[in-house]
Amino acid sequence: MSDSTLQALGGGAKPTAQFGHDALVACDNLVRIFQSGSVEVQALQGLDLLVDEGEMVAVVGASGSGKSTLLAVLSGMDAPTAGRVRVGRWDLMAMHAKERVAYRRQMVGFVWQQTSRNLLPYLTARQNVAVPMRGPRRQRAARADELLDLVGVGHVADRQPQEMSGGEQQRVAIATALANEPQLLLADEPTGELDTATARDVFDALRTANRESGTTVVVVTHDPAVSGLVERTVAIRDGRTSSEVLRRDTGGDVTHEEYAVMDRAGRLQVPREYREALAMTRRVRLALEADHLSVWPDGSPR
Ligand SMILES: Nc1ncnc2c1ncn2[C@@H]1O[C@H](COP(=O)(O)OP(=O)(O)OP(=O)(O)O)[C@@H](O)[C@H]1O
Repeated sequence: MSDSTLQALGGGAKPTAQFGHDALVACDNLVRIFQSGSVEVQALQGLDLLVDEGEMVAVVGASGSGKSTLLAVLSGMDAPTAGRVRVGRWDLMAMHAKERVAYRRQMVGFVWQQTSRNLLPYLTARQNVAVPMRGPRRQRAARADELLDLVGVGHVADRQPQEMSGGEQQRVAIATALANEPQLLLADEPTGELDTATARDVFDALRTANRESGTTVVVVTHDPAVSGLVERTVAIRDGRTSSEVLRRDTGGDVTHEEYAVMDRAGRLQVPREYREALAMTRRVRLALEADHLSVWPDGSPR
């Protein structure tokens, strides 16, 4: 009986800390509506997402699900229509133009899908990486070389982008994005234009950036194999986070577990195949057990 279980569990409302107060990235009920002509498109429809400092998270989802919109918001390039979004000490809803520039210079680094968009074509890799840095030229060049080595492309330091492969360009782009020591590195389909083997090198470079420099990484991808490469994969469906896959490595034994995501109002999306298998439609019966909830289709015997 649920009520007695609730009492046994010491139920009732307990005070909760502010949503995501200890996370580096906290998106709370984010809404982004685009108006094109007379048509309204809801790209984000109440999206919740928390990312802890030092995490590497992959964001996957079908085309049009809202991934790029989320990244544009996190990068400070776009402002949401409603909701709350905080990255570190920055409240992205309340930022003015000047703060937005400071946020983008100090807090985030960005890698785009189009290799040509990430690097200046007339500069060498070393010069590209040094552009966002401050300090004496020689010091900047030395630091640029360190970053190029970190992501495994020290050998292209003196080459211009057109003299590098697509994968090398993307790894130089990662080094460039790390140049101002951002706390958060955002990458939007960084492997979209690459073949599988080269894509793996670029992912490895992102992982190295995450592990070696402690940079928090959020990477958007279409690649379904990605959940095997990162600890947490968040799936977005229709502008909301719908499920998460956690990868756990226990002494060489790797497991993947899929979780449904519950929003702050307690709503959770039951996968369509589960609903169809049990003919669950509009109404379900819930019961609280000592360590889980049970959900039955309407009309099933108690
Ligand atoms: N500037 C805009 N004006 C109007 N609609 C937009 C705009 N930007 C995005 N949208 C719409 O918002 C929805 C989400 O787009 P978004 O680019 O975030 O999806 P996505 O998951 O990144 O897709 P893809 O994987 O194809 O890049 C789509 O329906 C898209 O058409």
